[in-house]
Amino acid sequence: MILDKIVEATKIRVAQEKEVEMPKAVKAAALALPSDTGFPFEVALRQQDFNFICEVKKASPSKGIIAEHFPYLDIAKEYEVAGAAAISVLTEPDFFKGDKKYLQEIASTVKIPVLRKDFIIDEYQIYQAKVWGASAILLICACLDVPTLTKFRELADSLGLSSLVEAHDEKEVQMAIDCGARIIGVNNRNLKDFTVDVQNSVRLRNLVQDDVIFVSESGLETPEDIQVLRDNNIGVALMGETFMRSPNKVEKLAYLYGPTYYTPKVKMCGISKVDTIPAVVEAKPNYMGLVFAPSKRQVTVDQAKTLVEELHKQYAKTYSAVEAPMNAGTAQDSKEFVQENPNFESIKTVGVFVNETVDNLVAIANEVNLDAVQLHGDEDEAFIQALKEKTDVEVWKAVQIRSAADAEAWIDSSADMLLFDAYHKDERGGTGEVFDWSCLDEFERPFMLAGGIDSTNVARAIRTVRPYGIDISSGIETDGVKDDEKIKAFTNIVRTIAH
Ligand SMILES: O=C(O)c1ccccc1NCC(=O)[C@H](O)[C@H](O)COP(=O)(O)O
Repeated sequence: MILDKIVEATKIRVAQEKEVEMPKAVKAAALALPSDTGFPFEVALRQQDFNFICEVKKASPSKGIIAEHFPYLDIAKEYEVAGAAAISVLTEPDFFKGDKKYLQEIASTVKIPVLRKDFIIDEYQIYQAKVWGASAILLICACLDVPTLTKFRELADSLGLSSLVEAHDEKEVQMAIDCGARIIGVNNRNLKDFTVDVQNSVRLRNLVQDDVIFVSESGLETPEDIQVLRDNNIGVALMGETFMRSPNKVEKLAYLYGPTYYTPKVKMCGISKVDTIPAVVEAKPNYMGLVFAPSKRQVTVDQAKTLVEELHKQYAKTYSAVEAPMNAGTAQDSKEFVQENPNFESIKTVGVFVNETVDNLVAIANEVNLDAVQLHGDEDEAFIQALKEKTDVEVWKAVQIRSAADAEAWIDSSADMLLFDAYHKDERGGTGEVFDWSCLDEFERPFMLAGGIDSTNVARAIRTVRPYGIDISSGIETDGVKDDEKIKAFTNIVRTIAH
C-alpha cells in the first residue's frame, strides 16, 4: 500500500534530518517557544457554523503534479483573504512535493493558523512543526497505534499545538477517540485504492461526540458536497485540490459558502486628502469618515468642508447619468443636485469626535454638512440624548470592547448606531487592532464592526459576525496614508463575498 511506502520514506527522511539538525537542539528550540497559544487552530475551526481548512499542495500520489506553477505564499495569502479558517501545508517532499520552507514562510506571513500536513512517526517532527511556526499537526491512525497517538497528541498539547487525528473507517475513528483527540478528520479517500467517497465522513459522523471537532477531508468539490456535510452535522471541510485548481480562490470559497443574503454597509474612515476622493467615489462605500479629533488623520472644519463638497461633486458627476438620468447636468452644484434628486443617494459623511461639546458638534455638523456624528470619547447616554434634541443628524456611539459586558452596557442606548472598536489604553480609535469578536455573539442590535479590519480578515468578519456595517481605516492605508489600491482591493473582496 502507498502508505507503507510513504512511512518507509519518512523514516529515512527523519533520520537524515536528525543528522542535520540535532534532536536535542530542535527540542530545545521548540520548548523555548510559548506553549500558552490558546490553540488557535481549534478556536478558528469553531468560529463559524462552517469552516474551511484550505490546503497548499503541489502534488499528490493519486493526482501527480497538481500545480506546475506553485506560488505557495500567494496561494496562502489568497486563502486568508478568501476567509479560510486555517491553512494546511504539505511538508512531505517525496510523494507530495512538500517542503518545510512552505510551512515556515506561510506561517510567518498569514495571521490564520497553519497545520503541518505530514506523516508524523517521530516526536522529532512535532518539535519541528512547533519551531517552523505550525499551530497544528496531523496524526494519521493508519500509521500509528493508540499509545503512540496518545503520546504524540499529549506532546503536541504540551507545546500548544492542536492535533488533527485522521481516520478512514470505524476502527480508526475509535482509535482517534481512544487517544483523546479533540479534532477528528475522516478521510474520504481510501489510501489503498485512492477511491473517494464523500459519504464516508457522513457515515462515520455519528461515531464522534458533538464536542469533538469533526473534519471531512478529501474529494470535496461543490457547494452540494458542502451542503451534504452541513446537513449531516459536519462543520469543517479540508480541501486541497479543488482550491489549488481554482484560479480565483476568493470567488471559489464564496461559491462554496453560498450567498451571505445581505451586504454590510461600509464606512471608510479617516479620509483626510482630496487626492483620495476619486478612489472613495469609485469604491462607493456607504459612509466616508472624517476625523475631527486629535489624530494623524485629523482634519480642520475647512478641510472637511472641501472634502465633503468634493465627494458630492465627484459622486454626482460619476453616477448621476446612471442613477438620476432625468436631471443629470441641470443643477448648478452638487449640493443643489442632491437636493433636486432626493432619491439619489451619495456617500454619507460621518464626523468622528472625542469629547466635543454639544454646541460644537451641532455647529460643525451643520457647517460641514455631515450626515452623522460618531462619538469616540467618554460621552454617556445623557449626552447623547441632549445632542439628539439639538440636531437631526444621526448620532453614533463608538464603544471600545474588552468583554461582552462592554457592548451590553449600550444595548438600550438612544444612539442611532453603535460602533464597536478595539480597546486601547491611550488611543480612541484608528489603532488597526482587532478585538475578540466572540464578545458580540449575543449582542442583538445592529452595529458597525471596527478595529483592525482589512482585506485579510473582512471575509471572516462578515461571515462570523454578520455586522450591520464594517468600518475600516488603517486597513486601507500604507505607511499611515490612504492607499487607492487597498481601497479597491478591499471593496472587491466585500463585493465578491457578500451578496
Ligand atoms: O482614526 C483615528 O485616527 C481616530 C482617532 C480618534 C478617534 C477615532 C478615530 N477613528 C475612528 C474610526 O472610526 C476608525 O475607523 C476605527 O477606529 C477603526 O480604525 P482601524 O482599526 O484603524 O480600522
